[in-house]
Amino acid sequence: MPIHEIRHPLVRHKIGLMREADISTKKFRELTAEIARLLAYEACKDFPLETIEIQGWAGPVEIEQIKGKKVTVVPILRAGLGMLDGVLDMVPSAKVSVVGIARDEETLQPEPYFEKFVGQLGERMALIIDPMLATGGSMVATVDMLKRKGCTQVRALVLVAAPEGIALMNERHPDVEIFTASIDSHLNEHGYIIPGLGDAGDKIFGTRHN
Ligand SMILES: O=P(O)(O)OC[C@H]1O[C@H](OP(=O)(O)OP(=O)(O)O)[C@H](O)[C@@H]1O
Ligand SMILES: O=c1cc[nH]c(=O)[nH]1
Ligand SMILES: [Mg+2]
Repeated sequence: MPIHEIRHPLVRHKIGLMREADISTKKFRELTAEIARLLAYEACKDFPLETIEIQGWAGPVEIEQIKGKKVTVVPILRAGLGMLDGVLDMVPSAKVSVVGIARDEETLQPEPYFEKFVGQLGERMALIIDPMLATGGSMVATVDMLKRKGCTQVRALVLVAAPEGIALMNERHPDVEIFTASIDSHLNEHGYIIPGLGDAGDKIFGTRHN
């Protein structure tokens, strides 16, 4: 499974800013959206193009356009919503499917509570978005759901990925390419990524983690 850690200086800089302990909700949201745009840019870099002719200012001109690529963006509630606007800035005609999964804080197992998929998933590339790939359980569960609905092309965009989550995805869904701003060190005893960002959902929504 290819894992793409985006080493671009803008991405390195922005993910570094997100690690500040007392970052404001506003700043965390803004940086989440900015990095989401850059990850989407990378994740779409091999989309096929076709040449068409249009009327330009000086007469007919050949231009390139993306060749009929159908995309559904799939935010994993809640935290994935923080990346949605940024990704849609880059892929404005994409449809949006939504998956709700809450990780049980004791067992760290994913607990799905909602799903709403757009039609004809077999014809679309799914771009799953979630800031954190920790144990990988939530991402694996989301890919399981998409594949059950007939989706065959899946990519995942995460701000930070832990080696443990990458390994689980590699085992369960080796066909899914992952685009991340950072592969971090490890998970702590509570399943949080170190150094990580803390609780991304709480930071985006302004709730407090106990
Ligand atoms: O890789 P995993 O071990 O499954 O953990 C990662 C998941 O945990 C977080 O969501 P959380 O369940 O806290 O829900 P939230 O987005 O509502 O805060 C995060 O946004 C991922 O979805
Ligand atoms: O580090 C982590 C792990 C799971 N969920 C988060 O929000 N952060
Ligand atoms: Mg959370």
